[in-house]
Amino acid sequence: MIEYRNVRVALLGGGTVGAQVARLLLEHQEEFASRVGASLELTGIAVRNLDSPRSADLPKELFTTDAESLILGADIVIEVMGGLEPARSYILQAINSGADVVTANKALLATHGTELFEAAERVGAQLYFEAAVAGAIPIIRPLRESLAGDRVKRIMGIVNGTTNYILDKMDVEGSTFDDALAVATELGYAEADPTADVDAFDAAQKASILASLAFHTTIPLESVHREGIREISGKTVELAKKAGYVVKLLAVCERLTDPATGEEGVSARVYPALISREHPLAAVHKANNAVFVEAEAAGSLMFYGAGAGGPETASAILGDLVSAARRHVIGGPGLGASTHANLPVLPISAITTRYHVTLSVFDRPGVLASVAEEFAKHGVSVELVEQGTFGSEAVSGEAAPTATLVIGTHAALESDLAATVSALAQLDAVSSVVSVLRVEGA
Ligand SMILES: NC(=O)C1=CN([C@@H]2O[C@H](COP(=O)(O)OP(=O)(O)OC[C@H]3O[C@@H](n4cnc5c(N)ncnc54)[C@H](O)[C@@H]3O)[C@@H](O)[C@H]2O)C=CC1
Ligand SMILES: N[C@@H](CC=O)C(=O)O
Ligand code: NA
Repeated sequence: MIEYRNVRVALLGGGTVGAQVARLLLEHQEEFASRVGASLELTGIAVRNLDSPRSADLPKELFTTDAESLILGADIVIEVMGGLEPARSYILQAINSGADVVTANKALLATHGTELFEAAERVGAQLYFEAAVAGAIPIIRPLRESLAGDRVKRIMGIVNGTTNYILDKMDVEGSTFDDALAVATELGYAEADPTADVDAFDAAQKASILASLAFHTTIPLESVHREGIREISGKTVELAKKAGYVVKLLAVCERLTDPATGEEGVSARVYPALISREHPLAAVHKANNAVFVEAEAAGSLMFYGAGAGGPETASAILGDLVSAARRHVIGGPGLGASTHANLPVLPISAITTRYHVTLSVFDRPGVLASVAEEFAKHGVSVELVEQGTFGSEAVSGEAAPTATLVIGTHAALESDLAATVSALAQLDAVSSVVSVLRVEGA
């Protein structure tokens, strides 16, 4: 048998992802050793509670609550604890003690990424984070390396497994939002606090990471426009289905021309949007993710697979671990990234897309004309008008008949659409603005 020298690996976190990283690392020790040219020795697993149940049968003696001592002796530190602190301090400690770091922590990277990357650069350490965006799907490495010679124009993706699971269950099975969220949590897809998923904080963190890498700039988390899926009712999903669409939480990152200045900028945003049922993203079911990348020379590329889950996310972590360990054995600069472009991040009002505006209107003559006039007045071109279900609403104590009107627009500037919607809400003929959804994908 070949004798390899050891690379010492400390694991911070033994939960959904950490337990699977440890299991796979121990199960495939020989294979890892031959791939790396050195044995990967798991020196310990730092956890908060030694007695918590685990999803894998792991040697008890590996567990510790003393993360700091574990980090001190490590060549590579894997951080799968989650949260900002103490994860940030532990990663800084690891970097400053000369270790390379592998992390799945998108919340931390989107919030303190600049500080961590600068610290790593100062000491020549590497920070790997393939698991932080779209779980098992290789997307960070393609952006950092494979597409480093191209110019990315646009990224559109489903990057949160929990919300895709919820919306898919509502669409396919007619499940309620709450039931679907409970199952997603049970399956280990959701964050410790599922608000992070439902209110799209998680997707916004991923959009910030993707856009920064794709456009070689820094996109602060605060400048990512964010709308979650709480407002998406069973009725909205059903209406979308009847009209040939599916509702998906999308992350869209693109290069744009600022309509105000004519200068180049970028936009990063996350919102529930309508996608045609013919579009490949409509076929992304359960907790799967998919990321479309449009690049100047490469054209359109699609990355698809499991976006969450213990073993799936562990796969991305272990890929990074092999890269880090090889660098440790052979040396070399590791993965590169550049953030020199310094592009302005444009507000949501600067984007151009299509829209579906659903109105509840009083069923009387002239309604259509007055609604159409507001769109025309604000320079928004209407593509289709559909009259939906009928109902009634109390007006001055009397029941007045109402109808649902769905207006689909051609591509329009968001600021024009917003002005149109404000004006529509003031019309006597309009009982209420039921929903405004963006339509993405050709
Ligand atoms: N679950 C998933 O499908 C995915 C998770 N991630 C990310 O991976 C990371 C871990 O996620 P999960 O495994 O789902 O979380 P989890 O909550 O199941 O596990 C967290 C682990 O870290 C330990 N821990 C937390 N704080 C600690 C502290 N102060 N000291 C010592 N140990 C501590 C806990 O004891 C537990 O073992 C998070 O950053 C998450 O965003 C990324 C992609 C997918
Ligand atoms: N909670 C996240 C886990 C992976 O990043 C998700 O649902 O996608
Ligand atoms: Na990934």
